Amino acid sequence: MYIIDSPSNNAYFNIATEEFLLSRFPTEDLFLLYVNAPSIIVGKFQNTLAEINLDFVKEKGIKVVRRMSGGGTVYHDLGNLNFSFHTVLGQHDFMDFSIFTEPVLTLLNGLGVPAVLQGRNDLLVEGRKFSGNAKLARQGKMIQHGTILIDSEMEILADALKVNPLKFIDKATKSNRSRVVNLREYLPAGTGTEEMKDLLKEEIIKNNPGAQRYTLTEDDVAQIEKLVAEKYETWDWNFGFSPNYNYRKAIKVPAGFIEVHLDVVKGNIDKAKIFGDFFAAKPIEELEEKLLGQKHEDAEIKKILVSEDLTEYFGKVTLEEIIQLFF
Ligand SMILES: Nc1ncnc2c1ncn2[C@@H]1O[C@H](COP(=O)(O)OC(=O)CCCC[C@@H]2CCSS2)[C@@H](O)[C@H]1O
Repeated sequence: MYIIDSPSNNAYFNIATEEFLLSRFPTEDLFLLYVNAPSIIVGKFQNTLAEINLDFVKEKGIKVVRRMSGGGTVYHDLGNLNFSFHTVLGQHDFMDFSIFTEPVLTLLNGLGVPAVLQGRNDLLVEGRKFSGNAKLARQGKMIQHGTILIDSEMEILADALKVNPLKFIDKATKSNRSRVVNLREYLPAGTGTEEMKDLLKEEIIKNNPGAQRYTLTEDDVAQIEKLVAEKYETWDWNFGFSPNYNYRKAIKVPAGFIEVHLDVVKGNIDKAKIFGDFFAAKPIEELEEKLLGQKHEDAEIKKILVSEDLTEYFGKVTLEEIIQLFF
């Protein structure tokens, strides 16, 4: 078994590393550890826009990354440690999460933290969640990975994941929102993500006597960076890959009430309808037409809106108000 400590705090890089290790790396048994700078990691089958607070995320420069495993959306920052087990498929019951959460629980219990596995894939302490876990299988291999909240910014976590559930209608996987907790409240003073990383490595070495440390080579890093550029930092993967959805939102402006309905297919607007009791000098169908085939993405929608005299459609409105209508 190889133990790999990621050299990067970049979420695009670390999520790409998981795919690289699964698809292009010869060794099957691996234990990877990484810590990401502020980021939101969305499950493979989720509707990204429905899971994140877009305005807040943009304002704070939080990265949004879709991962390969299923499940819900989590927030990462430098106070959250991620661990990832890679192995061949078929050695364990794929539905059972407990095999790979066991070392974490043993370590924490040994430190006096009353942590337990609850349900299928959450680790809790006194009823509050500090670890979410997910899995994936591909090409005869599997990954099970999880988070460990140690000292994260809980207010930012909550704000970044705060959404209006009424805007989207879709069949995407929904997140299971829970009460969360930082382990800092329970750990001996001075135990941060770095210390926890070392303790976890020791625990893994104890259980796997042949385990060796492996440092990603320049060639590994180059391949990972290629995956980042081609996939993990693209809008097409992080947002456009979302299952098709219907979007609706209404706003009240001085000119009246405006409501938009969109059908979004593979990230692109397939149908657009705008209703309301506003005064329109120009038929609203002209604006609807211009939206068709465009990405449901802020820069793209903004480009269309700035090229129009919006007051001709809506009466007294601002560009900002109309942009708000679309997200
Ligand atoms: N970092 C972190 N750790 C634990 N729980 C979290 C975290 N961030 C948010 N949450 C809570 O979990 C729910 C979502 O729970 P839900 O069960 O829907 O999703 C998960 O747990 C997915 C875990 C994915 C783990 C991967 C491992 C490496 S890359 S990401 C969210 O609404 C919050 O209430």
